[in-house]
Amino acid sequence: MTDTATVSHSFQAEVSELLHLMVHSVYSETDIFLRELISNASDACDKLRYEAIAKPELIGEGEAPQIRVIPSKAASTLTIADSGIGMDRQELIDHLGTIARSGTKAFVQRLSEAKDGSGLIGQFGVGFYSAFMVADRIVVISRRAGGDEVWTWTSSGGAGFEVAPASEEDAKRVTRGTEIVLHLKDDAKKYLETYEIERIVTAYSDNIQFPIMLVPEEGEPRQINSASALWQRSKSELTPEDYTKAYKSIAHAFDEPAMTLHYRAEGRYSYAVLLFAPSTKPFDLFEPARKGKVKLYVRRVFITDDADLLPAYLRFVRGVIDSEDLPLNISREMLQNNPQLAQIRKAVTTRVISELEQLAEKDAANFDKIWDSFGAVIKEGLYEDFERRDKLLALARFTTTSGEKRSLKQYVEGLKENQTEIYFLVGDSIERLKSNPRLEAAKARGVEVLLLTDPVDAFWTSARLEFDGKPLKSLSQGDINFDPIPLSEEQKAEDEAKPAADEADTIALIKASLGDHVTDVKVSTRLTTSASCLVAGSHGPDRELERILSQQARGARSKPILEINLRHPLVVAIAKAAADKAKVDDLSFLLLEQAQILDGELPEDPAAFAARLNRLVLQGVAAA
Ligand SMILES: Nc1ncnc2c1ncn2[C@@H]1O[C@H](COP(=O)(O)OP(=O)(O)OP(=O)(O)O)[C@@H](O)[C@H]1O
Repeated sequence: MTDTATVSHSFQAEVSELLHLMVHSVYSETDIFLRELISNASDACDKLRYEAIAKPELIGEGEAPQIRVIPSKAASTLTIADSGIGMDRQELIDHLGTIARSGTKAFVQRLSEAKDGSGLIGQFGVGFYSAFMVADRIVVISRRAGGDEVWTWTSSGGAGFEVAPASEEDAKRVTRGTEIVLHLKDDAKKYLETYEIERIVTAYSDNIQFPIMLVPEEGEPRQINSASALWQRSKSELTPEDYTKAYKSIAHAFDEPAMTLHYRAEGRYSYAVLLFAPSTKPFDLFEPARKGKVKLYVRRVFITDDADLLPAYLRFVRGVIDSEDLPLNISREMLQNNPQLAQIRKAVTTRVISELEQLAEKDAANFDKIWDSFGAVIKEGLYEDFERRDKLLALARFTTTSGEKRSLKQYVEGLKENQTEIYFLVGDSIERLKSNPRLEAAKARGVEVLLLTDPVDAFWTSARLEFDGKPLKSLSQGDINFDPIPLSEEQKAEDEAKPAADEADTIALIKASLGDHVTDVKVSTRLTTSASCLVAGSHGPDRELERILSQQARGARSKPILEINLRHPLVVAIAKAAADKAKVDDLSFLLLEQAQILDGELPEDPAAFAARLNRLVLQGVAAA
């Protein structure tokens, strides 16, 4: 039985907040609402076509899926109607009352802080709700394909919406799909002009595969998009503008693509590929699901955008892969284990990476845009994609002590005499890394060091990696020996001018004081100005990785090795105070504790540290 009452519903809190922002801020690009509604209509047609493969009666004798845009100056309404899949009552409530995507809260927050949110809206795809930028009342009438009931959803923004059975007249007219009726605000009446509608459709929605019919108040309906699958056309007939338009329409994007890859694979399997790398970062890049969005089509019928057509570390790539050979009725579940799809995935991944390599060589400006936005994601491939690790390492760009956007190829070209390893340091920020004492020996020799600050860096660097036969080595690990690399002349002179403490005696003193607070005490070849630093054993994990893991409570930390600088006055003072056990203890612990602080950690016993510091400072003041 059909429920005849009108029922009021509240929007999810984020939706209300979003609508409030839409209504009260002035976005410069209100045009996007039409693109969003047309793209939803197109998705609905795609879904119908897909469901109709198994149930042809869903389309039956009815009209082929299409989209109509109907302006009415008399009623001040603009209607976007589609003969797609439609929504039943529950779907209207669920889909047009919430935003299902994670990260919505953070997005709304950013939107409220942004001056012009339209770029953000595009990144997140608020979709349907963008219609409230131009309409103060929206009525949605929908019939789910194959369904008997027709429902109406109405809202004036604000806190909620109402759902009621459609009037008899509406139910008769809407035989399948959805009509979205926008009651336009006074300042949005321009969208009733047919030339405005055509302008927007040509700019943003020309690539929609279904016919978009403009139904003017007078005269015959006419199709206003080309409705061709652009990826099926040959490269030679397409201009860069065609590609940019296709990108914007396929990826719902506002930026320009930084890379476009269009080709057709023929052979065992045939398929067309049209992929883009965006030039800006989308909002949900670091969502835990790490889902890609490349769309799978089979002979021009959309199947799914959930087929993981590329590895997760390429999830920023957008576009379409259209297969000629897969069965149309392939279920989404079957896609998981389909060997043909696995082949396609492998071949396309290889192709995307070689395209990135070429871009890096030929068009550094665009490559840099991709690396700036997605480098941290691509680096996930360094530990996930063993097979392509070398290629990805070669693609990677780093901030180093010598400059920015440095490749390992450039690094290797600048190796110092006797340098056989590639050095890096992992940490939170470039500034902190630059003042890290572990850099001192490298600096003193002019050796370049990669400064790695992306969270993912601690992970990929934990594998044993090589580039061009040179192992990558963390400066926070134990077995670094800089001795064979000559010091710069100034550093040599400076070092020789300083007195050094006796090695064996000093180490014995400090070891006796620190006991099992450290696994060992060693003389450092990496320090020139600081007194001490902590390093991991040569086979232990990088200290930064250990820190991250212990924060996540995934294992206790191992005791570090303390490295000391024999030429530092504090170390010299320990040697001199050999007879005064209390003083040697204080100074030795201070060496350990200041190294911990330089690593961004707390001393093991902060109260003891403060007491020790006060004692030493007071002694110093008294002696002065
Ligand atoms: N014309 C329509 N026909 C059928 N379902 C629709 C239609 N418009 C919207 N929907 C449903 O409402 C949901 C929410 O739409 P909305 O535009 O807010 O987000 P979306 O389309 O899922 O996301 P995005 O805009 O980022 O692609 C859609 O996922 C779809 O299920």
